[in-house]
Amino acid sequence: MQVPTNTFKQALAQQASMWGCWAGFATGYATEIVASTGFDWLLIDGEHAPNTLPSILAQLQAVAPYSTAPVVRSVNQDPALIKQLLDIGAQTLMIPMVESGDQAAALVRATRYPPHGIRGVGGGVVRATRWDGVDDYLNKAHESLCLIVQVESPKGVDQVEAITATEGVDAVFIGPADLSVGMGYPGNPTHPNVQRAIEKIIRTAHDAGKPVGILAPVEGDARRYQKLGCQFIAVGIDISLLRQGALATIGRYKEQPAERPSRTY
Ligand SMILES: O=C(O)C(=O)C[C@H](O)[C@@H](O)CO
Repeated sequence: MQVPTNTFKQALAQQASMWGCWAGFATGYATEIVASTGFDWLLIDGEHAPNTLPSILAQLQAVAPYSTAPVVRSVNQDPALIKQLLDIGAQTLMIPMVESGDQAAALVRATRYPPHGIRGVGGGVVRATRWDGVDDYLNKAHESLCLIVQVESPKGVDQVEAITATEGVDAVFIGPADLSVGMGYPGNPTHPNVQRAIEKIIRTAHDAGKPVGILAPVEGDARRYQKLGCQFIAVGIDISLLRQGALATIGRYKEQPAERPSRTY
């Protein structure tokens, strides 16, 4: 068998616009529901959702029959964790808080076998190789892997040229919540200074030929970022969708104090 096609990477290369959903419930059951609804991609959040390696694996297995492409976000930049995520079959990784070209290069190495990197060989023990059923996985794996680095801090914005120029970085994802907090505007990603930083990231990534994604659950923000050239935008968060739906439903029957609208996600 061949290495499974990474449809997310393929769509990026075709410059297709992709709408995504954050999956934060950390269960295969909930993430499968998201995958069944038509989003082009979904983010299995290993950074902030209560995920473990087995729960991420269960979600990858649950969404495999659907056309929604899974992206897995790691909690940190540890190459040992990256190895495990790749071994369970994650093909597209999002890595938080990348702040230098050196960090970006180290992440690329973590995804590559020697001599191009430091990834250890899982061989027949791991799902990535379909337990050794994939032909020539060791030489072909990198073709199907997609590395997304998050730029979401003032330092990352300063270093965005070096980060986006790094060979092997496939795409950049902007974290507006962390960026706005880091810049001193907590809960206000639409502050003009934050927006200027976001535009700088988009421009610089495009100059380097790298596609850009962003989280934008507010529709007006998502449409604006699309016009600015963002190619993959997470326009929903499953947890928020449930909560908003629940509030709206109970609100039709009981009077409750209105909640302050939030952009902090
Ligand atoms: O900084 C951001 O924005 C992100 O990276 C997303 C957040 O981690 C999170 O708030 C998504 O719910």
